[in-house]
Amino acid sequence: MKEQIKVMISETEVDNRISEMAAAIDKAYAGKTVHLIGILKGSVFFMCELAKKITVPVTMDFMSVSSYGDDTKSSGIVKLNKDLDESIEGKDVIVVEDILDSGRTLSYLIKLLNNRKPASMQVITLLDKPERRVIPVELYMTGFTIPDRFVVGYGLDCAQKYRNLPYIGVIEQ
Ligand SMILES: O=P(O)(O)OC[C@H]1O[C@H](OP(=O)(O)OP(=O)(O)O)[C@H](O)[C@@H]1O
Ligand code: HPA
Ligand SMILES: [Mg+2]
Repeated sequence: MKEQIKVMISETEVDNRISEMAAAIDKAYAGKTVHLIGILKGSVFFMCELAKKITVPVTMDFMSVSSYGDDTKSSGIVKLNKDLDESIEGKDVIVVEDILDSGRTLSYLIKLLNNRKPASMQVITLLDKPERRVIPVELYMTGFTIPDRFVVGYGLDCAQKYRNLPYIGVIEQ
């Protein structure tokens, strides 16, 4: 049967919320340069939209980690596929993620990046799914708190599909 996607959060809602998040960052980081670290691949659309809406100076770098593969459940093992290109020592870092789910990915990243002596480090996610948390992670800000459903779109995939949907949706069989 063909999969249908039901909209959970519309494109307009996502866009408006990212504008609010960017405005909050502008206020909190006035006079500073924000070093955004996008976690590939899921964060790609959120990272771009957020960066375009921030008005304080921005620098950007990317890291790629994965633990879900083609599954809808975490393998439990976070694999580092690509490290940052630049040092983060002394920088005001914001880690930009699409979703905080079990917390495995972000707790792994926070430990790794904190050892590299940034001046400050905060974590923001577009989505937070607190019901599935295994490891606690402290967020600076999140876009939306969502129920325990496997979501796709706006960068999030199911077996690499649906990342390009301009909204957050759930798959219905
Ligand atoms: O809190 P967690 O349970 O760790 O889940 C969140 C992580 O899982 C997804 O990445 P995935 O491993 O699917 O890689 P991808 O971004 O390339 O899709 C998502 O993009 C987050 O990075
Ligand atoms: O709900 C989800 N959807 C897609 N990827 C994910 N990675 C963790 N949770 C999710
Ligand atoms: Mg994925």
